[in-house]
Amino acid sequence: MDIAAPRSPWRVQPTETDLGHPAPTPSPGQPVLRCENISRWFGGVRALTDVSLAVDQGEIFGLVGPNGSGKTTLVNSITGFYPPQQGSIHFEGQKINGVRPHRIASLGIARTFQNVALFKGMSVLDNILMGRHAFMHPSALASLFYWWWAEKEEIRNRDKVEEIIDLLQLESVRDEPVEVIPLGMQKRVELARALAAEPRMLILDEPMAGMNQEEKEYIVRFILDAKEALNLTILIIEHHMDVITAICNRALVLNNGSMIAQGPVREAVNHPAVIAAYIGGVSDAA
Ligand SMILES: Nc1ncnc2c1ncn2[C@@H]1O[C@H](COP(=O)(O)OP(=O)(O)OP(=O)(O)O)[C@@H](O)[C@H]1O
Repeated sequence: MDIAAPRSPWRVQPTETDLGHPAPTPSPGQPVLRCENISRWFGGVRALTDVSLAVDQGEIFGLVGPNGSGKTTLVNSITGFYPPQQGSIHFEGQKINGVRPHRIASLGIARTFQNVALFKGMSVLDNILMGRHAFMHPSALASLFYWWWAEKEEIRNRDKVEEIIDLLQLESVRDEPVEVIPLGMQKRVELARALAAEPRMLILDEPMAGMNQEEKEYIVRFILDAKEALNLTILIIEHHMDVITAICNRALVLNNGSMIAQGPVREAVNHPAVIAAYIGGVSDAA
């Protein structure tokens, strides 16, 4: 056994069988995520039709559209929850269609959910530690023989979580049960849990839903700080158009599961087809 570089039984390694060898990390400006002609339907409901996008390394890419236009379905396709029936998805050059969600997470894609999905009854700290689950898979036998390694891993997990708590300024609520803290903070804990997985790509599904103006400004600041500090590429679904135009480089607009505009963010959201789609629909421009 190589003592200098022991094989950790807890770290999930991408296998070569279905995913090929780990691809080199793309340089800035190169696509990290590429979706080509994605279609997904649920019975007779066509949620996505021929949707394509490419998210470049280091950019913030906005995904917008009226309610029911297919945004969450697209994110669920990328993250493996609802694999597309047609089309292909590549992350860092590797095809990830049909790969299960936990494997996709271990490849470097983390997400937050539209509705707060935290573990009630657990503290803020423990909820964030859950984000480290991909790094903690001890079997009983492995624990017995690798206890010293487990201890090292435990320290590393805790250190990483402390770093994230510091970055997102959650120190004051770290020991609180997560359900007693305000919604804005709960959303921040969700972001922290996603960051604890050390992703290279972060997918945020309406991170500002239900927030007041002050909370919105806070979370935007934290997202931008995290992106800088952790060198992230971000795909964000958001109904607040002021946020989308302020922080995104480019955007894709969906309507009824189809693409109606894509490009530099201001061009995309001001496209006549987008304005037409929003009339009488989403009015949350604040
Ligand atoms: N699990 C499912 N079963 C059946 N239909 C679904 C399912 N998930 C999504 N849909 C349908 O697919 C379409 C797209 O829904 P989706 O949630 O992706 O839209 P959205 O743009 O994220 O909407 P919102 O902004 O309201 O979250 C809708 O017609 C929705 O009812």
